[in-house]
Order: sequence, then C-alpha cells, then structure tokens
Amino acid sequence: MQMILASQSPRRKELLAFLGHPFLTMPADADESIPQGMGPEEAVRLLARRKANLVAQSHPDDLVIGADTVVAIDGRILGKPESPQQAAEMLALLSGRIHSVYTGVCLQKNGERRAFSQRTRVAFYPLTQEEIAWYLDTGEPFDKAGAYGVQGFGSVFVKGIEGDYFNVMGLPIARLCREIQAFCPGWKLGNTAAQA
Ligand SMILES: Cc1cn([C@H]2C[C@H](O)[C@@H](COP(=O)(O)OP(=O)(O)OP(=O)(O)O)O2)c(=O)[nH]c1=O
Repeated sequence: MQMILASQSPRRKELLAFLGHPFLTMPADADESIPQGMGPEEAVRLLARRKANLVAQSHPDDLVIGADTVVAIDGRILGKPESPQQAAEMLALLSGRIHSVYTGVCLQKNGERRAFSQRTRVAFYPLTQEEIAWYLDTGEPFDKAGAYGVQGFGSVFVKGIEGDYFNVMGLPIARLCREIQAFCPGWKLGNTAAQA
C-alpha cells in the first residue's frame, strides 16, 4: 500500500513529510464550489472527499489523503481570493478580529473512507490600509484561504492562535496521524516495511 497525498499544495507536502513515511503526491483538480447554505465544517469535509475521490479512482488500493482549508467569519466562508480587490476585502474583514480556520481531511482506501474536520481560532491585530497594500504586494495572499499565510509575511498580523497551528497551514498533522492509525490498523509512524 502506498500513501498518496491528493494535493498540489507545497505546504501540505511539507507537513505530511513529518510522519516520516514515504508518500506520493498527485494533484486533484476537484470542483471547489460549496453548496449554498452549507457550514464550513461540512464544506471542508466535502471538498476533501472530492479531492480524495478523484485520486482514489485510479488508486483504489492505496491510502489516499485529500484536504481542504477555509476561513470562516460572520457566517461567511472565505476561500482563495480571486482578485487583489477580493484579497483586500478579506483582509479588512479579518482586521482586529477573531476568525476560525477549518481544515477537512478525507482518507480513502479500498472503497472505504474516513473524514474529519479541525478548527483553529486565529486573532488578527488591526490592519492599516498601508499594511494591507504592502501585503498584497508580497503576492502571498493569492493561493491561500482567507487571503493570508500564517507561516509567511502574514505572520506579522497574527495576535494569537487557539488550536493547531498546522491546521491553519493546511493540514492538522498530529490529528491526521491518529486518524490514519485508526483507519489503517498496523500503520506506524516512520518508514516501516510492514504496512497493512
Ligand atoms: C489560512 C491559511 C491558508 N493557507 C493555505 C492552505 C491551503 O493550501 C490553501 C487553501 O486552499 P485549498 O483549496 O485548501 O488547497 P490548495 O488548492 O492549496 O491545494 P490542494 O487543493 O491541491 O490540496 O490556503 C496557508 O498556507 N496558510 C494560512 O495561514
């Protein structure tokens, strides 16, 4: 059994490597639209499932891992910004307030699946227009949910975090490790030979 990360995100690849276990990565170009009225927890699980499903179709016997991350505030779900204007609006919405970051993960193997979502709360300092303009110029907001990266220049906006930092980056690695152990009996951390 191989482990396959159904993702093209360099951050997810970096985090999954912390399991010390070999894996392949395959992009899953899934539909990322969210049905109207769906809450963030359900939405990230659904999108993670779509990604895992796409790769599992051609790798049914392998352990496929799909994930999705969104930011939620005021009952709104923020994905990746589609324009600089949208990124500036998202950052203005997050300024001086607390929001939630949800990452959903779906594990799939032999036609069975296990999905979960994890929430982390993030507090932002108030941001000036000048800071927002500077941040847009870094180019960092555009491939990230909520238009910021906690692990990059966006770190200077973050007042505090409650929950798993790595969940904000896109993969709750400690929880994922435990979920894989529950889903694949015999699976162990590290590069062990005998995998279920
Ligand atoms: C909030 C936040 C998000 N992000 C990233 C995590 C995700 O990669 C991205 C949200 O987009 P996703 O659609 O979850 O993932 P992706 O398109 O980057 O990768 P793939 O679908 O191939 O797995 O935002 C950060 O890197 N740092 C942060 O602080």
